[in-house]
Amino acid sequence: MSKGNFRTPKKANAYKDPVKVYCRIRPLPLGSTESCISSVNDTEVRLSPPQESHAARVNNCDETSHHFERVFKEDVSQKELFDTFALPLVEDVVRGKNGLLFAYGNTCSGKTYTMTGSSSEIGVLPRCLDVLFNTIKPYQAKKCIFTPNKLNSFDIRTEAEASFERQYKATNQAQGTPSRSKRKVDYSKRYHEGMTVQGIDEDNAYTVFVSFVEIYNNYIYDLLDDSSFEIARTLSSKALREDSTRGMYISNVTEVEVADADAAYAQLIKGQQRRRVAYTKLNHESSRSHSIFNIRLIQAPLDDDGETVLRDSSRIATSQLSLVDLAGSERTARTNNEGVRLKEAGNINSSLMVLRTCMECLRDNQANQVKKIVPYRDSKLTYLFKSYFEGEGKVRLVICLNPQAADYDENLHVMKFASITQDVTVTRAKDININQGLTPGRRRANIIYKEVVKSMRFEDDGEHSETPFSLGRLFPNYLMTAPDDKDILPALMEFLRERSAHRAALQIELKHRAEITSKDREVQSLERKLKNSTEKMALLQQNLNSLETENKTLEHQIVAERRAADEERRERGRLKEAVRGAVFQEREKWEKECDKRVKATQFNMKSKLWETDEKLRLLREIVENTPTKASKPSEGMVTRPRAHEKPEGAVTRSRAQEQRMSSAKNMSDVTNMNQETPKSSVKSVKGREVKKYLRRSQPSDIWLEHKPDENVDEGIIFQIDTLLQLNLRKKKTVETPKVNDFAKAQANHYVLEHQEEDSQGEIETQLIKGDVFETETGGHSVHFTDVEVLQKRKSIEINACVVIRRKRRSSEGSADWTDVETRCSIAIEGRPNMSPAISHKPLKSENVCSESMQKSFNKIKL
Ligand SMILES: Nc1ncnc2c1ncn2[C@@H]1O[C@H](COP(=O)(O)OP(=O)(O)OP(=O)(O)O)[C@@H](O)[C@H]1O
Repeated sequence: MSKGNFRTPKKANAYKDPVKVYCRIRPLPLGSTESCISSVNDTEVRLSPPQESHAARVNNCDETSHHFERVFKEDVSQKELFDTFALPLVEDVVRGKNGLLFAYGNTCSGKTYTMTGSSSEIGVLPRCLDVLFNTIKPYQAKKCIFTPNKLNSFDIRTEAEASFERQYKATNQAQGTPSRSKRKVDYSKRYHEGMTVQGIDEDNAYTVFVSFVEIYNNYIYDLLDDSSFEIARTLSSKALREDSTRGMYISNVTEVEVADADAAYAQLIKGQQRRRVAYTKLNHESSRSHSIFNIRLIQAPLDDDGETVLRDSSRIATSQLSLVDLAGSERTARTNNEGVRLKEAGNINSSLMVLRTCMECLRDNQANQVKKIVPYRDSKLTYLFKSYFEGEGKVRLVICLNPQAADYDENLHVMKFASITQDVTVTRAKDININQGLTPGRRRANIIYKEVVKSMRFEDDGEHSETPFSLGRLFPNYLMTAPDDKDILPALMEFLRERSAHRAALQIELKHRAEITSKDREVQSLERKLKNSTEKMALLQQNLNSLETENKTLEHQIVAERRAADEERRERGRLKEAVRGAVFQEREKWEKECDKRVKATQFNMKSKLWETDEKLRLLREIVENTPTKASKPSEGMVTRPRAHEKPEGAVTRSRAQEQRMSSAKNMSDVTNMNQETPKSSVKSVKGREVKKYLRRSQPSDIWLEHKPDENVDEGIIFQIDTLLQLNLRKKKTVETPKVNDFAKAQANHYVLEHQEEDSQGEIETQLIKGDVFETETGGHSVHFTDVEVLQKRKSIEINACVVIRRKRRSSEGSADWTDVETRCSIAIEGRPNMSPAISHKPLKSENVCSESMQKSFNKIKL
């Protein structure tokens, strides 16, 4: 973004200058004799109302005095005018500040004459251009370096881009149809202002762009747009926009880069020719529009070498001088305009009225410190001026007065407008500094350097030659009078020979220089390569150093990680060893425990077997009625385990068993046995076995039948009676023998009914019989004498279940209830059926014991 556009002032520390208003009185037009204006001094004019004026007739006005910054009389020259109020504006533009100069007055009051003038008496505008170009000429940038970016600012092209653009424009210009405006006009014959202004920054490069527009019927038209005027021939109005610095600008307006004052002047003339001018009663070349000629000076600092423009768009400074020729206010009563002219006049007057209103509003705001809205937008003219009145810069107004008496009333209005405007203030622009940080005097240093280099080249060429490669001294001025002139011909031949030799020497020299140049180039290229290689080496070395550092760091990391890994491995080993030790200890412990338990189990089993054997021996004694000696163990019989063989944990059980055994042998309280006739539903069971039994049974025998409860569990039919069919003559049946049952029944025999189901589901019924004896202490003891095994029956076939009702004495605890002895002592018989709800699964060891016992019983029977 370029600097120097319409910057918004900081109100706190901003200085303000009033709008300076100048007054120019034109000479009386031809045919007019009476003047209503007289200049009192350089700053005051007096207006005298003529008799016929409206003011005199209606308001009865007197003379009025009006003060200005400067009053220019009829005989003032264009130059004096320019020097007084326009030159300072040019100086400001060169220093990067904005300026506005506008001419205001009635029609035919000399506004256009003041601003533009004629070719002999050029106006303010061409003089501004002349002075500007005179000032910047030595510092002008090459064409096309700066380019508008359509956003009211500029960009910088490179030399190559600029060169390409120049060629492109030159080609287009050559191929295009020469337009009326492009026809060669010799502006060199016009008067040229030779002045320059001071204060230019020599270290900047400068370029001037000009644009020219008119505001006609409140529309903006581009007067330099060739495509509108000469190609399409349809004019399109332009829009007003606000840029980033809140400056107003005309969007897409044609901005022409001009190389010199004549080129700029040519654009002015071109625009003037396109401007709407018409004949009116008061002015045969009356401007029907407001015209605005913009001169934009672009400046940017040179680079460090002072040779080319620094490519930094932020350092571009743009300053603008707007020269405005307003259309003249006019009264229709005087002009007698009709139609288009009347409409034009209406628009002109209304826009001027808006301008006056804006000035009044601004003045009131500034005087009374209020913020009334200034109606800039009511007219394109005032909207465009907004940048100047709200921004920074200088505003100058030239009041043009036609002194003829007929213009008195209009002049009075103009005076009022001038009076209002000169009370308005505008913020003073600050100096720009776009060379900050750059060496001052770069351009001058570069010029001196170039001159020195040039002079050194000439010194190298030696004394013989005037120019680097001349053929020697100049051709002698021989004048031959005859073809065989003996004086001139030899001298000429000598000269030519000398010249030829010199040329040969020069050729050798040239060749030598070429060689030197090529060698120099080679050396330079080698030096460049060397420099590049050195830089690359330095870079590589740098990289190497950084890589080495990185490598060292990584090595350190690896060592640290290895250490950590070793430590972890050691720790894991330690843990492993600890776990292994713990496992080993645990295993040993469990092995010992298992051994102990196995031994205990074995001991228990041996004890059981011994008990069984012992019991069998007793039974055999009973059966055979021959007392046998306790114990020579036969084959397959178990010897009694010794106390020292007793393992830990087997003590309790073994003792309990022995106690039970003892209680079984010495049972003193056994009750009587009853016998009931069983209701047999299974005839095959009772048959032969019961008869055999009955044959052995004597009539005097009284039996105490010990059998478990019927219907121990619901749904189970207890049918032990039907199975046995004992048919005993006298019997008493008890479920659980009590102490006095034997005495009551006077039983001398005891029978225990027992049923057991084997793994094939067959039910085996056993009758364990014994004799009852009275003991000396008055009790009863039972000596078991026989175990009778009845035929096995399938439990399903007989459709009967034998339910075991376990009635243990509390003292028995968890004693092994499955052994026969125990059941005898606690009066249990039967064996559970298949029903899982009530089945009892004895320990494996118990099963083993039971089987072996069964074998023994079978043997006994046989
Ligand atoms: N100071 C002057 N000296 C000599 N001739 C002048 C002067 N001022 C104006 N004229 C002449 O008066 C005529 C009208 O002047 P000009 O066109 O400049 O008036 P204007 O104010 O621009 O009018 P409009 O507003 O209608 O365009 C021109 O022919 C011009 O040459």
